[in-house]
Amino acid sequence: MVDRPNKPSALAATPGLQPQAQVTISHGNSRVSASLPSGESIEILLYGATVLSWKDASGDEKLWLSEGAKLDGTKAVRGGIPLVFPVFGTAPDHEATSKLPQHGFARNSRWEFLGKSTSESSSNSVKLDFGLSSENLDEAARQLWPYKFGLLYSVTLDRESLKTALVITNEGDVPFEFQTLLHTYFRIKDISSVQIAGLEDSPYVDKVDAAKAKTQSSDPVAFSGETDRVYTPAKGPSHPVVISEGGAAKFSIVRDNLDDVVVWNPWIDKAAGMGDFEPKDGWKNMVCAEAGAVSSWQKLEKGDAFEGAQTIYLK
Ligand SMILES: O=P(O)(O)OC[C@H]1O[C@@H](O)[C@H](O)[C@@H](O)[C@@H]1O
Repeated sequence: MVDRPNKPSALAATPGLQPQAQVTISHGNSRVSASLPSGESIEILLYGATVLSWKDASGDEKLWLSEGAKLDGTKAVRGGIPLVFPVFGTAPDHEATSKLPQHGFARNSRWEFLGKSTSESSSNSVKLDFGLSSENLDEAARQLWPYKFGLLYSVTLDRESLKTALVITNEGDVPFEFQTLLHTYFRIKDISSVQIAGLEDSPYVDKVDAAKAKTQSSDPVAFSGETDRVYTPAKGPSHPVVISEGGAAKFSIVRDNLDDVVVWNPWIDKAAGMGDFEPKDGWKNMVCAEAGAVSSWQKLEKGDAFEGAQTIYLK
């Protein structure tokens, strides 16, 4: 082969043309992934619009995903970021949602991929949009919760952060009430050296102690057993909730219009009882810090919309 001394330089180096984020649809149209030119990446399963993976430029995974998670649409995903809507847990006393399964139907429904957008000024960011509306639900789910709604879920990957934002619209003629939550499973090395700051002096409901109302001390949250608490942080959504390990901050979560933070680790026995939780000692390597609006009900009048978001910064 003849070597050309003046061969054209690669397109990526052409002035004015920055390399762009790559978006790929795979697994028989069931997953969408995106990667930045610098190497960061995310992967989303259309079932539940569940973020399965978030990696930094070196390929280091930030989310915990159970090795036993069902990714075939037969069960909500155990790990990543499942989306809770329109009920947190179950609500036997809230008539409109009392028949719904635990954490509602959004995490068990197939969403549509609506497309990507990139910021013109930067190749360092990509936003993927997903949609779910009453029309997408199967008949059984529509019977259980007969309201007309639209959900728009946007997942934005930057070099140093991941933002997940949900817009909920009432597209029907009658008001409805809902709860919602971004159920993020963070990957950590050892739960015994993890602390969560930003919840100091805040009221919480302790779900492992008869749902008693308690107040966090002025110390960060540390873990020595099953933990399942619904905090309403005293300093409000814009004050960061920081997950640190061995004294070093790893993740900082800033919320927008989501007043609550659920902190969950199942520990030994609960993990053993979950068929899709693998490996069984995986509870050591995960902690859920879940931004949401769950301690009360949000009411949406006809035509109104609610927007809530979290941005997770790598530290
Ligand atoms: O097993 P699921 O339905 O995914 O729920 C997991 C956990 O989700 C948390 O948000 C709840 O506070 C816990 O009570 C619950 O156990």
